[in-house]
Amino acid sequence: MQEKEYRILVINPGSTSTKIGVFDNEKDILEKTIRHDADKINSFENIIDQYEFRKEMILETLDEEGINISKLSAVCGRGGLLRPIEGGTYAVNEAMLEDLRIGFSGQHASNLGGIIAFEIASGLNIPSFIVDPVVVDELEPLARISGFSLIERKSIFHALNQKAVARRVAKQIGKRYEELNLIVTHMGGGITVGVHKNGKVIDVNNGLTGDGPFSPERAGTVPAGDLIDLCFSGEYYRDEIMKKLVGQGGLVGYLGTNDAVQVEKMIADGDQKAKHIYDAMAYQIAKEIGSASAVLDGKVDAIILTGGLAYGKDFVAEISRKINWIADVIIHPGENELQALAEGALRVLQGEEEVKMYPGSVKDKTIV
Ligand SMILES: Nc1ncnc2c1ncn2[C@@H]1O[C@H](COP(=O)(O)OP(=O)(O)O)[C@@H](O)[C@H]1O
Ligand SMILES: CCCC(=O)OP(=O)(O)O
Repeated sequence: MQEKEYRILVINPGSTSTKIGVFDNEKDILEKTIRHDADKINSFENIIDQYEFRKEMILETLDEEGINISKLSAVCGRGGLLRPIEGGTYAVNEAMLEDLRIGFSGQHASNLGGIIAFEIASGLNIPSFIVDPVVVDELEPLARISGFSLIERKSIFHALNQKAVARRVAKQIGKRYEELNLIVTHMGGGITVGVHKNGKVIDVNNGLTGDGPFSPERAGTVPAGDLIDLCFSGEYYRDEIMKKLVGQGGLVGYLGTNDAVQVEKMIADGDQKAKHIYDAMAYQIAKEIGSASAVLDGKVDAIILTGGLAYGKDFVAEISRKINWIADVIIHPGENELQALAEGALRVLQGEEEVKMYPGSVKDKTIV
């Protein structure tokens, strides 16, 4: 019997771009990256205010590409800053929408993934899902200790791509993901370095407002005492400081752009400051990978470098030079997020996996 074909629209809002794809079962018939200028993105007060802008761009792009949305079977979005949950495919429900709208665990473009998926799907009377959201939490107890008893470390990272790329690499080297110790470094608008031990991400930097290397648009770890002094200097409102850390931090703060391609052009044109800052970003990433290798007692099967920045040959070479004594370095430029979203939705549509229901209710703040 012929397998039923599902046409799935997938939506991946990132901090510097919105990526969309249309899949007939596993086969991609469209993949498109819409890049957003840092000034445009920073002109919105809150993430939720970008809803119309991003949704319209998606619908316009689908129209231009000749995709008739009435033929879709499901819509799947990248999951955002919900409550910490296990990995898997979740149906978008009311509790999830409320948490995405308020940004239960913080503000990030991925909060729009589930919301836009739901809006498009409900107009067509088809289901909407999210897969492996950025709050997937598999941290070991030791990794949760921050050193400051009032604050616990959190797992906020590129869970979808880290897991998808780790699985792909495991296949390439002929092993199961669950058998390997991997360090997966996603380098996009945010940068996260995940310690994957036997199929679980047991430690990772919180790539949003937490810690780790600075990135195209985020500050990463900053000296805590100096930050507190700045917060109480009377010069800034809370939201201004937050924006300086996320959105206007990292490359944007130093060089005025979140676009690494532009930074590479500045360097090629002899801009010494751009070179210094770009080198510092590579240095901080290498340092984070070094500390991740200590979490695995040095027993690392491979280090994977992925995300948009992994297209930068000199950048990747500089990181690799510093860390290739630990283990083989595998470069996987870009990401597998669109494919991973489509496959997650498909597993549920084809009945291979049970859809998960998002727990929780915003009103009483309890998990049900
Ligand atoms: N060919 C390339 N060389 C170097 N950097 C690149 C290249 N293509 C994209 N990038 C950079 O990768 C970053 C975006 O990565 P991406 O994974 O797409 O981010 P996000 O999904 O967070 O928006 C940007 O700084 C972009 O300029
Ligand atoms: C919130 C962690 C995921 C992240 O940083 O994604 P982007 O790089 O797409 O902003």
